[in-house]
Amino acid sequence: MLEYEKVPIAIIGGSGVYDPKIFSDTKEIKVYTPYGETSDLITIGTVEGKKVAFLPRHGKRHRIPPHKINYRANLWALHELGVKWVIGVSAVGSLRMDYKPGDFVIPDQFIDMTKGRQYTFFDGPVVAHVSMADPFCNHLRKIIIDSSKSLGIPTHDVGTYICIEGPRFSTRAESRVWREVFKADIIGMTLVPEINLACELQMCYSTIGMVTDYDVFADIPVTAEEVGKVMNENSEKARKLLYEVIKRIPEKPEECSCCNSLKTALV
Ligand SMILES: CSC[C@H]1O[C@H](OP(=O)(O)O)[C@H](O)[C@@H]1O
Ligand SMILES: Nc1ncnc2[nH]cnc12
Repeated sequence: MLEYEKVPIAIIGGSGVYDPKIFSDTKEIKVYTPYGETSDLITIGTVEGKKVAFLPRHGKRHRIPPHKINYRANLWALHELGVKWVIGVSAVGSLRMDYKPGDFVIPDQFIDMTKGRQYTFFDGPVVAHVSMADPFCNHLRKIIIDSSKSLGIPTHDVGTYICIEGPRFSTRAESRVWREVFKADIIGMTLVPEINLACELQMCYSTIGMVTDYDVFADIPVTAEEVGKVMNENSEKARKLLYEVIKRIPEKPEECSCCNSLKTALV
């Protein structure tokens, strides 16, 4: 088995976040996994003296759509590097007027409407049912929320992220169901199964949701072009936030339920 340099923190960059501009002393590495290729090479670098890994979820040139991402390879590779903290960065649509384009949302719940992804590392004969009652790491969420507020970024502390299969956007009727029946706050296509796979590997996972649009409930429905434009305008804010978050992540994480997710999960 190959031995990799240990890295405690990872960033998975989403739409518009394809490179780790805040890192110094970078190198790119390939990590081999039993699940095949990761979305791209992983960049390892240093921020405030801490080793950090960066992986662009859709690849550097955004060539992998949400339903084709090899989530298992991505999470396995980060685990191989010894990653404990995973910060996902995502463009999200808003399903409510007060979560505005340009705002950041740190979700605390999700609803899974995806249809056909590889959801688990436990395909048998070992069977595990991890708890998803509180899917996001509360320690990491708090660090992100505090950091974001300290930088003056308009930040919403809670939100339910509904994950659709994509790659198409929702119909107006679907969007109405997500808002009025499911009471979801934000929408995207990539949180699941990234979050449950992180949990199966007992890693602490949290997401920075960057609101890019009002989905299709506003007069002018969302387009990929609009998402890209807003992400470009906001990527500097995201970088500043990531820098601050990494600065605040403790060297020795407190034990939390994420670290023990398999204790009660195995059949
Ligand atoms: C480019 S628009 C739709 C695309 O953006 C989001 O991706 P990510 O979560 O990786 O930022 C959304 O989930 C879709 O995949
Ligand atoms: N409205 C939307 N629906 C799904 N994914 C998105 N990503 C960004 N905006 C989105």
